[in-house]
Order: sequence, then C-alpha cells, then structure tokens
Amino acid sequence: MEEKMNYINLRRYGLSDRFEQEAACYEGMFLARVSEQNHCLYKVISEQGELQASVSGKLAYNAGDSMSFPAVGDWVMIDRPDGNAGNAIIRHILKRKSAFVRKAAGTSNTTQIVAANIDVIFICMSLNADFNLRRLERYLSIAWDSMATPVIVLTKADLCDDLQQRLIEIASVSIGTDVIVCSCMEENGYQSVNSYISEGKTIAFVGSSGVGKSTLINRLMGRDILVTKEIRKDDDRGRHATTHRQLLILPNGGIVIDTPGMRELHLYAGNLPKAFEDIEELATHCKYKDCSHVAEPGCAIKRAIEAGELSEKRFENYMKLQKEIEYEGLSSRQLEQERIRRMFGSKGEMKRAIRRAKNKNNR
Ligand SMILES: Nc1nc2c(ncn2[C@@H]2O[C@H](COP(=O)(O)OP(=O)(O)OP(=O)(O)O)[C@@H](O)[C@H]2O)c(=O)[nH]1
Ligand SMILES: [Zn+2]
Repeated sequence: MEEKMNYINLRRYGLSDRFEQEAACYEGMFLARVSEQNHCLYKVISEQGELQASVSGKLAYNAGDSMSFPAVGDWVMIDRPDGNAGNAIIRHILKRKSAFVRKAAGTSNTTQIVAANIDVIFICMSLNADFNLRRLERYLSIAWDSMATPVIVLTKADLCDDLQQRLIEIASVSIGTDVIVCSCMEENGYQSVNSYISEGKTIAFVGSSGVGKSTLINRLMGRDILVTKEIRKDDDRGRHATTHRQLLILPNGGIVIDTPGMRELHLYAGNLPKAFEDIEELATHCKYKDCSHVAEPGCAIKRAIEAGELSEKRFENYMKLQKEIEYEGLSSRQLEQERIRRMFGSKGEMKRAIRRAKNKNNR
C-alpha cells in the first residue's frame, strides 16, 4: 500500500513556542500531543498523524507516582515506530502549564492526572435543578488549583425565571471569575461561550451529569458528535456507534478535552485560598493569628457573618472543604511540592514559589 503523508500542523493542536522550545532540547525525538488514554495505551498526535503509543520502560521505572505518567493534553517526546509496525514510545513529558489532579481509584493516597495543559475550564451549572453555590465553590477551588482559568457557564437559561437573583447569588462566590449565561433553546444561545475560545486554546467542560455539557460541545462543533441524554434514552446505538473522542478540534480552532476523568471531576486538591479569597482576607484581621473562627474573641470572620457581610453557608463550606482536603491528605506538602515541580520550568522559579508558599504557611 502506498504510504500517504498527511503532514499535521501541531499549532492546530495547541502547540505554542514554549513547548516547541522545550522540545528542541530532545534531539532525535518527535513532539506529539496525547489525544487519548485507555489505561496504559495512548494515542498521540504527531506531525505524521495519529499514532498508538505506550510509555518507555525507563519512564515507567522512574515514575515515582502516577502524576509522572502522561495524560490527555500532555505534550510528549516520542520515538516513532519503525516502519508500520509497533507503537510509538513516549519518552518524556514536557512541563505542564496546567494539570487536573485527582485521587486515584482505590484506597491508596496516590494522585493521578486527569488532563493536562488546559487553558480555560468551563464550569457548567444549570440554572434549574443543578443550581448549587456550594458545588460551584468546590469546582472553583479545583480550577484555581489546576492553573487553568475558570469561566462559569450557567446553562438552561430558558428554564430559569429569576436570572437576576441567581446572578447576584453567583457573584458572592465567584470573585475574579467571569460568568456567562447560555441556553440551547436559542439560536445564538452559545455565542457567549464561543467568545472565550480561540485558535490553539485548549478548553474543557466540567459539571454535574445532565447540565448540558454534551449539548454545548455539539453546538460548538456544529454537529452532533457527542451523545446527549435524550438520544441515549432512545437507545439508538447504531447511529452513534463511533467511539467518543477525548480531544476534539472545534471549527473556530479551539481544542476540547473531554475525558471520562474530566467528566467525573469532583474534589481533588482544591485551591481554597484562591476560591475563598474573601475569607482568607478576613482571617488576616482576626485578633489571633491561629484563630479557628469558632469562639475566639476578636474574630473578624464571626464579625463579618454577624454583620451580614459574609454568608454563613459559604463559611461552613469553606471549613468543610478544608477538612476534606486535609483528610484525604491531598494538600500535603508533598503534593504541593510535586505540583510546583511540575508547573515551574526553572529551579529559580520553583524556589521562589516554594518560598512564597512557606511564607504563607508561617503567617
Ligand atoms: N431546556 C434546556 N435543556 C437543555 C439545555 N442544554 C441541555 N439540555 C438538556 O439537558 C439534558 C442533558 O444534556 P447533556 O448535554 O446530555 O448533559 P451532560 O452534561 O453532557 O451530561 P453527562 O453526559 O451525563 O455528563 C438533555 O436532555 C438536553 O437536551 C438548555 O439550554 N435548555
Ligand atoms: Zn477568626
């Protein structure tokens, strides 16, 4: 069979100067982006097209934990298979600019990367049944921890008759995050989402089941590529037999990562200081540095709650999430340092980041 060379421009898959420069350090290897993962079998997109791939023995051997394995969205250095036989071999993972982490299945306290190098994360919440500020706080803390930029997407606007009230409620928990409203019932109901997506930007959607993520992605794609709820109900399997792609290119040039792991994203190591900036700020005004905000005199948080400036529910959720994170051991120093190690290129940057974290802990 004649070999067809379809040269793929990796910029379309989100390649930026930063990754290209890092890739140049690995002579003789090829750059590729992970587009699919099924246990230890991967698919990667290289300039030569999509290839099956597996990790090298050395990478697996040196991997201290599952964070050291590639995930969908990762940029990796590969050796290509000889001729048409065999898999490509993934030898290195390039430094991630963002990563979603979760506790691995089972009882062990290990973590795993769900997806990497996402620029914008759309946190989807419906304006009817799914509306829940505490859940939104949870997702925001995960998003801030990942280093991707969160945008709140309120879906099913057509089913809400008190949008203004909802927006006021959202504003109280979404400091520093844009909020957009959409509906699949309107012709241009997703225009607002599109304006956050541009060529080469990698995006993902998280949110509870049924809030309309698939509907949204189908609209952005301009065709029904994902199976939505009512189609599933019909059990019309034949029509949608194609397997679900974990990495999609949108007509406007954006790249969607939609892995099972992202769909199941709940609570991993969240970034509470960022998601609850207002509370952390208040706490600096407590009389005692180690105030537990329970019964101490001069507690600025208690004062704010009494004055109606801070919602008691929000504060309770903050305390609850903090406990969960401590309990799961996910915000342990070990994980934090691992995260820093992966996120920051140079040693100097890493040292500065660790110093900042230390100062914060000693405050
Ligand atoms: N009224 C209304 N219904 C919507 C809207 N968007 C989605 N739906 C409906 O909500 C249901 C669930 O939508 P999906 O897109 O399958 O939800 P999902 O978030 O992808 O769900 P999972 O695949 O389980 O994660 C479907 O019946 C959609 O038709 C909307 O803007 N308005
Ligand atoms: Zn206090």
